[in-house]
Amino acid sequence: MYDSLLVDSSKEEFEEYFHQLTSTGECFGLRVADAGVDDRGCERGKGLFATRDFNPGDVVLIEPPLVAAQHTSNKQHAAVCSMWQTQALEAGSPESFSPGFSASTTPASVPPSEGFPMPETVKCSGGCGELYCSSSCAQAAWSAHHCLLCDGPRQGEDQNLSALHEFKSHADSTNDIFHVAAQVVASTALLADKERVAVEDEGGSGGQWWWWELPGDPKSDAALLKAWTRYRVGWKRIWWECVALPDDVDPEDEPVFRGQMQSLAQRSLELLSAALPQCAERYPALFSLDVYGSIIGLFELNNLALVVASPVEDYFIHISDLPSGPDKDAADAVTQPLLDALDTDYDIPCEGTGYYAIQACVNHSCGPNTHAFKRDQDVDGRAVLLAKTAIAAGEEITISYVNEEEGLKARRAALADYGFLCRCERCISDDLKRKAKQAKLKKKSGKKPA
Ligand SMILES: C[S@@+](CC[C@H](N)C(=O)[O-])C[C@H]1O[C@@H](n2cnc3c(N)ncnc32)[C@H](O)[C@@H]1O
Repeated sequence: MYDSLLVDSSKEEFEEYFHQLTSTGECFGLRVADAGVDDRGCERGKGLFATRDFNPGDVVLIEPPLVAAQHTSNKQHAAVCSMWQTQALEAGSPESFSPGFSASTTPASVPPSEGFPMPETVKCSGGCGELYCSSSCAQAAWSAHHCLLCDGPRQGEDQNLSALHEFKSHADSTNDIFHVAAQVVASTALLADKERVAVEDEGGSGGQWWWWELPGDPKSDAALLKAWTRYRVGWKRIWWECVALPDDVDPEDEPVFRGQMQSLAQRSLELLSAALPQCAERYPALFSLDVYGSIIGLFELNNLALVVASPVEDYFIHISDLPSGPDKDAADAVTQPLLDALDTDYDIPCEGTGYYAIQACVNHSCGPNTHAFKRDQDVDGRAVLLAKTAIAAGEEITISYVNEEEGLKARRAALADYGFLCRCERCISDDLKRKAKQAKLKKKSGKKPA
């Protein structure tokens, strides 16, 4: 069964899946289709295409993530910084804030902050301490995957709490991509349960389905396959096989390097399986090492960095943009010492990573026609693609996976992890220039050009 989870989707399957997504999302004028081959005949997989014209600056795509997580290091840093930032704003005086700040300190209000209420954070109802930007966000995460991954006192019956703690601290100390991989596993298991109940209901059983007595039975397999569609249609390879060998690893040590990655994933999966024993029993294929490796590989090849600006920064920018005059002077007198004390921590954004189904279909170009860019109003975790140039109906939508400012060599090195050689117009032209330069140098030195 686990082989079926590793098979790439057929053209019909991905077209049907993405047709539904692109016709119900916030954007229109998009289609996912086969992107054909490059000038050397190499397959480019699927791609995103415009079905209408876009002007420069238009929003081409706005899409919520299927799964996403804040980086562990940023979570810890941002937690401290946001506490300091909030203390600074509440206390209005740099002397009065410190990690030991007490609520009894009399807060003096900062001017004029009425237009900048701090976003209300909502705590996970399971009591694990996870914070969300709204109750709808908390509820959505709970029903999608967090009801299985919450390690607070109010977790459900499906978890082994100590193994869950161990899984989380292993991910924190090794690679926080395992947190997102766990979201994929948990959400797929929950979706498969729903599919299974729906099938049973259609059969007239009234939902009387005792799945825990039927590990890996054909109905569970069929439900799992259906639930897996959203990840089967994603471009993926097994993590320890697809990652490019880093420059500092001797090619002779490649098998050891890949073996270490595999062992790391295996340990993470063992902990996750122990943490969710009933799911692992019900859907053994979902908990197989190659499937887990392909989930992590999916992230390597498709993930989008997620940055949500600090609302505290907006406040400081607002003060700095006030027109000159007594109001601005009074505000600056309060905020400048706070800014000095916060130093570079004043604008720490929330940073993480997310997987977006449609955005993940966008192929790379070193001269792309869109870029991922959040406008002032985009203050949540959705991906936003804006048109950089005019895009005509029928044209392929592209973004740059790497820093476009770099030269050909650096761009190629950065793209190595994605496993393809870019043959966009710019790369072809840069490559011709490079070859002409090499030939000139060889001619000068008397050698025949290669
Ligand atoms: C984020 S996915 C893009 C969608 C992908 N083509 C698919 O079939 O789902 C990234 C992968 O697409 C392929 N790809 C992206 N841009 C490409 C390009 N310019 N030329 C060839 N392959 C490309 C590479 O295999 C890369 O690892």
